[in-house]
Amino acid sequence: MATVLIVGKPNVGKSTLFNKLVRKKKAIVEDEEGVTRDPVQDIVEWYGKTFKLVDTCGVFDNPQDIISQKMKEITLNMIREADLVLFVVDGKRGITKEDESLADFLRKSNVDTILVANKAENLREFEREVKPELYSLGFGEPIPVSAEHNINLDTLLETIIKKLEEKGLDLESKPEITDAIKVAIVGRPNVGKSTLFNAILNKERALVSPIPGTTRDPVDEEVFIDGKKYVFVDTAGLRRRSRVEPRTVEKYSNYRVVDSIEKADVVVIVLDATQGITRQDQRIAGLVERRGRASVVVFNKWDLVEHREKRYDEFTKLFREKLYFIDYSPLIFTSADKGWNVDRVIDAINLAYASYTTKVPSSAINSALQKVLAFTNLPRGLKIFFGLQVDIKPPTFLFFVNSIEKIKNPQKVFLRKLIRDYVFPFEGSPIFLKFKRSR
Ligand SMILES: Nc1nc2c(ncn2[C@@H]2O[C@H](COP(=O)(O)OP(=O)(O)OP(=O)(O)O)[C@@H](O)[C@H]2O)c(=O)[nH]1
Ligand SMILES: Nc1nc2c(ncn2[C@@H]2O[C@H](COP(=O)(O)OP(=O)(O)OP(=O)(O)O)[C@@H](O)[C@H]2O)c(=O)[nH]1
Repeated sequence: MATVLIVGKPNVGKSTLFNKLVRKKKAIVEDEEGVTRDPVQDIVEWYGKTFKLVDTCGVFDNPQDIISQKMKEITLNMIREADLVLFVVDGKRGITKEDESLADFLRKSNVDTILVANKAENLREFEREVKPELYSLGFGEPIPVSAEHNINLDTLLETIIKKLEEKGLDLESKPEITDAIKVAIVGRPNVGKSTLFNAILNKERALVSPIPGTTRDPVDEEVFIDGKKYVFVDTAGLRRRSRVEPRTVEKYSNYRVVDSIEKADVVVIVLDATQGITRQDQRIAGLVERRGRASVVVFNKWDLVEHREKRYDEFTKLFREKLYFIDYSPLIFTSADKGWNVDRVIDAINLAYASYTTKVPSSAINSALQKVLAFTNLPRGLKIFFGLQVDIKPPTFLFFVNSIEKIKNPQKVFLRKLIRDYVFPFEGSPIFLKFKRSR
């Protein structure tokens, strides 16, 4: 989807403009259940054309910051992901040094830019007082608007769409509205969680922004990878690693791990390949399974394993034995340190999340049920009539049976396998089962 980025110094009315443009559509998303609206990124629809609008939410607040290398990377990444920039200036007060340095920055990054003069509700005054000096920014004719008073926003939208179409972008496609994928990275001390987290962030296309309000020591962080949004939860501990400081015992407490798991959709369970799978690893994996979260299992420090080329099977077997209760998880061998297979971890997170949110039709479950029951011996007297998926996150199935007491663990194992083998594999996701008595 075409992406338009709003850029401007503080207080020129970026958020107001963002909200007004986004609110122009409504219908397509608003009545969709479970769609959480995002304050910094949303879809704009205008007469059947759609594009994604992204607010920079304070990234450019402090011009001083743009100079710092880290901020430069972030802003450049954001700009690289954008097809068009709306450069917003104050149409009432005119331009300042800050606008000039932003203009400079935008020009150097070679991004297509529309100059928007906001707060121009008094159009005459704007034309006379402010407009002439705006040409010096080097973006040609400014478009005067008033976000607050809804003036000229249609013209702005038409100009945006015209520019995007001139670039050959397809604006007809329906937006995919996806929530951020919430990811937790967990594991015993020293297995390489922080190193893995940093390796993910170091991907060329990763763009990090702290969740507003937690700038100092971000607990959760938003990361865009290939335009997709992830929230890594509880990253403060992972961040702190880079400084050399003794960690407190508290950090490893049960509470902390449970808390991160609870906040996540997908949990990346990191193991130290040089140490196999310990009781503590099993305990953590058990928590993930019981809380019904999707999971990805990572054997890290693969670079330290001797004769590793010949040992994939051995480690896979170990995983299936010791973590059998989450054996649906994708298994990845990484060296976070050397950056091996970090891409695969990201792919696996995507896969697990897709499974976690998949809903299959009842017809598929019941034809599988019929097929398999034809050659299965259920415990005496047990009848399974019908099944349907009643929820996602995790996928939850309800089966109507004649006797709930007769459903024991083997029957649950049987039904889960039936679903995975005959309906949908749900790779990376647990499957929850519910039963109801029926005649
Ligand atoms: N007169 C006038 N005021 C406006 C207009 N649009 C926004 N404002 C006001 O300008 C102020 C700043 O608006 P915001 O939308 O918060 O500006 P921003 O650029 O997002 O600011 P930061 O979040 O600080 O970067 C608010 O008091 C708005 O009410 C407009 O079209 N005309
Ligand atoms: N050789 C090798 N070393 C690694 C790898 N990943 C991490 N390490 C090293 O292992 C040590 C621990 O890594 P961290 O990333 O701090 O581990 P952690 O799980 O975040 O540790 P805690 O914060 O104590 O929970 C560091 O010295 C890393 O450099 C890897 O893939 N290969």
